[in-house]
Amino acid sequence: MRRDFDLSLYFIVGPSHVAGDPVALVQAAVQGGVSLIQLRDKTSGTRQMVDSARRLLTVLNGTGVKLFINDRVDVALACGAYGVHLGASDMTPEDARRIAGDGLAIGVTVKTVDEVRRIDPAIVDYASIGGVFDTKSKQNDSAPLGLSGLREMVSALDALAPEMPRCAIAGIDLEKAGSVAACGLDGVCTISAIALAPNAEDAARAIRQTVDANKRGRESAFA
Ligand SMILES: Cc1ncc(COP(=O)(O)OP(=O)(O)O)c(N)n1
Ligand SMILES: Cc1nc(C(=O)O)sc1CCOP(=O)(O)O
Ligand SMILES: [Mg+2]
Repeated sequence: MRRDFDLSLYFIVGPSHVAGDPVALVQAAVQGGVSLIQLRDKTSGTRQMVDSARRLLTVLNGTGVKLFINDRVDVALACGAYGVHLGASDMTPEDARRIAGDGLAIGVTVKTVDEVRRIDPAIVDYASIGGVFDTKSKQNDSAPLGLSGLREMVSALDALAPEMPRCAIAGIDLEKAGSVAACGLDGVCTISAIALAPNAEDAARAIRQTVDANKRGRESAFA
């Protein structure tokens, strides 16, 4: 298992979300408290994607913030990313593990309780529960889970693998981040709440503070 990563504030970047070079944005976001980065690129060629990932790794060097690559096991391995993120239409986690061995952490999207129950905790390193709310960053075909649906998914995950790191995604902004994290998560994932903010560093700092005050494992801090 490769689980030396921090889901507290997971920020996704890519050409569909950020106009131009994401390096300055990523630096500001990390300065503000982003703990994990994902490169999500549905449009570039493979070589361009590997180059972009390598640039992000250079920026992240020495920060402790790890890089995941969306969809592409080959790109993640080629650039030396920490992990890969896989959804229902991507390579299965089992196939990704066969290819990558222990060389990649594997994160998955889960949208239903059945999908949660099908996770193999010996293969998967984190679960991302989505889509919690409406999002403008991607077309989501399923209805939003809302907080009650999110809680059901977290309960299913707790029954399967209580130690499994978990975050949630879709429409999570500063206003919602605290109540989302308080559903029993290790963190939240966002695009627009940071990428479209007037000041990415300030936005990341504010979201990180509210996540840290509400996320799983914080209960004992107030006991
Ligand atoms: C952290 C995180 N959670 C969910 C997703 C969505 O992945 P997927 O369902 O494969 O959809 P695409 O992002 O590939 O369109 C994600 N990328 N990251
Ligand atoms: C990449 C992605 N996956 C989702 C899912 O529900 O699976 S929602 C999403 C985009 C999230 O962007 P924002 O924070 O701007 O809503
Ligand atoms: Mg995918």
